Amino acid sequence: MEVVIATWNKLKLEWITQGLLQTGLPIKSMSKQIEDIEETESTFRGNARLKVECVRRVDSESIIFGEDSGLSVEMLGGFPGVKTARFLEGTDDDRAKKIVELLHGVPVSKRKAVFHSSIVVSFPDGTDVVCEGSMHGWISTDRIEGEGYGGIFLLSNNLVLSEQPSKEYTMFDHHRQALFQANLVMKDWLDNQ
Ligand SMILES: O=c1[nH]c(=O)c2ncn([C@@H]3O[C@H](COP(=O)(O)OP(=O)(O)OP(=O)(O)O)[C@@H](O)[C@H]3O)c2[nH]1
Repeated sequence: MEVVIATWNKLKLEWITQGLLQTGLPIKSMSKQIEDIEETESTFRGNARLKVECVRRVDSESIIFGEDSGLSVEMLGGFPGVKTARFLEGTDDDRAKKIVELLHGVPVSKRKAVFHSSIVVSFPDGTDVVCEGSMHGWISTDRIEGEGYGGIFLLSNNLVLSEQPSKEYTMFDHHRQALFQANLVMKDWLDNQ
């Protein structure tokens, strides 16, 4: 049994691979025939499912992982949400800068935001499970240049993600929670084979 990760994002492939090492299963990225998958759904889990379905069409044997994540800002009605990676042309740094501009003049107490991660794990018997995690914080008034969303997302120790003492902290909670559940779900499924 192999695990295929439905992403072209190298960083995502890396953290999911790391998080699944304990399964002992071989982990690969998706086949070269699959082009970039358009994220047309309005929810993280919907988009994660789209990624999985795209790979399932060409692979009926593997366990397939699809993940979608993003940042939702309360004051902006949940924006950018599923559009976090692409609501404006450019880099995550450009988009993070835009978010700070949109919140100009709003006090920190009203700048609540949440990172969300949804993983869909699809098994070759046709079943699938959604695993999710979230990390709450605030959008800072200043920005650390070059750090993307990590340079504007303030945690309760008053440091943004990119300033956290442990580097591991930067891509952590929401992803880690979702992966933790995914590991449990996979273990259950494999134990029942
Ligand atoms: O600095 C950050 N720290 C984090 O902890 C974090 N969690 C999510 N994100 C951002 O959310 C979007 C995901 O987009 P996304 O899931 O659509 O991925 P993607 O389009 O790159 O890959 P794919 O899986 O679709 O191929 C991207 O802009 C990520 O940078 C984070 N940024």
